[in-house]
Amino acid sequence: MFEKSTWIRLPRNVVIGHGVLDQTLAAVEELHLSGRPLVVSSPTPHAVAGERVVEQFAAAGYDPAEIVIEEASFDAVQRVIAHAEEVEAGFAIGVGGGKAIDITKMAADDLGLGFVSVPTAASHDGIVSGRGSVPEGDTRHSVAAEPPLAVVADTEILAEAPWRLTTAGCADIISNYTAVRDWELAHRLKNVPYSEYAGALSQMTAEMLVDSAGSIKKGLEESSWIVVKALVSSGVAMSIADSSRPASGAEHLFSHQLDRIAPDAALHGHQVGVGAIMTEYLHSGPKGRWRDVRDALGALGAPTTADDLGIDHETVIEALTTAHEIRDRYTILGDGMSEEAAIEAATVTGVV
Ligand SMILES: NC(=O)C1=CN([C@@H]2O[C@H](COP(=O)(O)OP(=O)(O)OC[C@H]3O[C@@H](n4cnc5c(N)ncnc54)[C@H](OP(=O)(O)O)[C@@H]3O)[C@@H](O)[C@H]2O)C=CC1
Ligand SMILES: O=C(CO)COP(=O)(O)O
Ligand SMILES: [Zn+2]
Repeated sequence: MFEKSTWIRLPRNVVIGHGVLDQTLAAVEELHLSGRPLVVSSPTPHAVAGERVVEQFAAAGYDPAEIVIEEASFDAVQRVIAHAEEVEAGFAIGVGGGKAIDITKMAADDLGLGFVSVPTAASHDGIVSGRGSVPEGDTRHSVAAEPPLAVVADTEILAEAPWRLTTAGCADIISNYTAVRDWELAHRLKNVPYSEYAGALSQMTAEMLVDSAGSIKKGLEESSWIVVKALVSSGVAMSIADSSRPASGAEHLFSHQLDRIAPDAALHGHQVGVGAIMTEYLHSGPKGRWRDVRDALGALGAPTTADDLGIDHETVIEALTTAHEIRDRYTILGDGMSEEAAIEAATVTGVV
């Protein structure tokens, strides 16, 4: 008997372009959500877009509530849940970078509320995904969360954000190459479920971004357009897989470990990019394609070395040797790298 089934949750409205922040209300009204909107943001995104979203809904008679969170943590999720209950929110709008969007989608999931994603930076591919990523103690959870019903990505706002946020988004996409390799490996070695569609989409997204590198330049709004479309596509791959596997492998474990050892040293996307150079080396050896990964990152202006990240060499080696402990996700790191092997990988690839 045939017993397979799948349930793919994708956004209904994806609105991307110049000035589309002003269409947030229209994108939401199309969804037939009811009740009071709760606008969740972090400090800078609140100033650059959150206030405008609140004004838009207030002008339409919605009585919007708002909350500003400072960090990505389970405490912050709880604060948003408590506030949403207090103000009797009917749906949640996350305005910001990965931090604010993750917190909103996790709180919305807990409360059973609709979630709308309004990215203010093209810095990460959680814009569309139904996953939340939050550190806790020695580990980092990738948890199921409410996928967005709508995404409103205003390229004018994304283009005005600091350029390094856009190069971080590019690097988060380039890391899909190694993430998919790790996923395939885990499928072959550990029988981890693998989706050909999600794997192919994730890989194709990275290829298309690299092919467009010549058009991704500081000061060009079109760059934000190209990058955010790739971030959406990568998020869709995660939704198809119902896992962050298509976009998160050993290079992400390395970055999550850096977040623990050297908090706030560098952006998520930049860390996973540097991690991908080394994990590609581990997959394909000294003559393999790690140079292609490094060159693609370099062409887009993303960091390729520990010094570029502003992280000392010892910390990089420590993160590499302990990354496998972060969570139960089989990757090329297996049950861990020796210090000598980590130094070799980081040195040959020029990361340290
Ligand atoms: N769920 C998923 O599938 C995924 C989740 N992630 C998660 O997302 C996070 C990384 O996202 P990232 O966006 O790099 O991190 P943040 O949300 O911390 O944003 C990075 C910085 O950019 C600032 N910022 C955001 N928008 C603007 C703007 N328009 N102008 C000026 N500054 C701005 C933020 O300000 P402020 O400090 O005020 O917030 C913050 O200082 C990580 O926690 C990562 O784990 C990443 C990929 C996928
Ligand atoms: O960052 C992500 C995809 O780019 C998601 O990562 P995690 O599932 O490893 O938290
Ligand atoms: Zn990522």
